[in-house]
Amino acid sequence: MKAVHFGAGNIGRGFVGLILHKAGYEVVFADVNAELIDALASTPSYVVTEVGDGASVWTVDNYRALNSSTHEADVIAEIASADIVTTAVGPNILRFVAPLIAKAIAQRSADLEPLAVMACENAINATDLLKVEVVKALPDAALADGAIFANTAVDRIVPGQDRDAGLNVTVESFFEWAIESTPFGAVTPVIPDAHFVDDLAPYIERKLFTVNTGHATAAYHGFAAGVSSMSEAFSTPEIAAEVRAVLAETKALLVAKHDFDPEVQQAYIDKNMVRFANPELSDTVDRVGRQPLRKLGRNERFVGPAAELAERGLGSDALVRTMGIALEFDVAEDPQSVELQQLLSDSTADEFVTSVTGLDAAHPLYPAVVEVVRAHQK
Ligand SMILES: NC(=O)c1ccc[n+]([C@@H]2O[C@H](COP(=O)([O-])OP(=O)(O)OC[C@H]3O[C@@H](n4cnc5c(N)ncnc54)[C@H](O)[C@@H]3O)[C@@H](O)[C@H]2O)c1
Ligand SMILES: O=P(O)(O)OC[C@@H](O)[C@@H](O)[C@H](O)[C@H](O)CO
Repeated sequence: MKAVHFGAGNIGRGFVGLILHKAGYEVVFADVNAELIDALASTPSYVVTEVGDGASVWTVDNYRALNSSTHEADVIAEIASADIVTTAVGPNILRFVAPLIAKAIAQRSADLEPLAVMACENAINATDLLKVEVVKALPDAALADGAIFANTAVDRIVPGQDRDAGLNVTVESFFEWAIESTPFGAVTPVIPDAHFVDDLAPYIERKLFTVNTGHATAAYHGFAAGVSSMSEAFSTPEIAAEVRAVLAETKALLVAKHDFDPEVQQAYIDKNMVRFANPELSDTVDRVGRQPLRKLGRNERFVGPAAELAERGLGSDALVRTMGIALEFDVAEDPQSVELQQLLSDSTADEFVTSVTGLDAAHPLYPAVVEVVRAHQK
């Protein structure tokens, strides 16, 4: 069995690559980072060290690595004969990998089983976004039948790694990979560590609007308070209180929308508060807050749940307050943070809200977000 995985970064090596390796796949990593790909290509194995309850140490081998920028044709040929293609490149990058997947689907022998395509990104229905781009790049849309596109929800905190760690990755011991089963029919891909579910929406929304909403809340409040590590942010009582406040709001939505048992959702929140504060994971507010314009997007971790709460007449004060605090995120190395600061000073509050959050002026959440943006403009 062979899997081609785009994005040999933190989650690529420390989660998707590891799980596919454990499932018995030969993994071909494809990435545009030449230094990373050269290191992988010249190294027979790397080590994933888990920290936390039930931690293990895993050695990943039986992989190859290709530079998808300089060796595009090789990557396409690998995908054409693979069983699975996965991505962990970031939602905004999917459109750049899609043409390679499209060319591979067009080249694929009709004798082969359809290619399983799964985007492993923190976004609602990321595989659907990828599919749109793949179909756009196909010479004939009917060729899309040569692939099965399935959305997934991936959960494991993999912080940035020490430079001297090389290819080795330290990760939390917890992980969850939920994959929608419906597109596959009766025969799902062999991935024992993943679980296949009929309806992914409750899983991805619970994950994104609890884990990622809570995480980003701590990052933005932490940044504003001058804190740099995530464990310090979570051990600061005022910041932990802000996280609990946003998660109480997203809980109200998840319970109302997906009929979750409130006690079960509260237990999920409490478990995540412990995960977040894990002092063995050296994670930073800069990583967790990265790409703030993406995180303030319409279907993302703040505006997504806050908009639905407003539509239901439910409160979202803590989410809106955190959107305001997110506007203070100013990290010179993060291009989106630089753009955010520029937009804030160049735009009116209405222009900013319309372009960044995608909220319509008639939406019930719109006035509160405009007000918080205005309050944060210098
Ligand atoms: N790190 C986590 O804790 C975590 C957990 C769950 C999901 N995710 C999601 O996984 C994705 C990747 O996150 P990460 O933390 O691993 O980031 P990362 O920056 O460590 O890795 C991303 C990799 O993608 C590569 N890349 C960029 N453009 C590419 C292209 N055109 N073709 C091929 N490769 C390309 C980069 O060189 C990099 O190696 C994001 O969507 C993130 O939200 C991350
Ligand atoms: O990857 P992002 O930028 O969408 O979000 C940053 C973190 O919240 C995220 O990477 C988490 O560590 C991860 O989603 C945990 O499963």
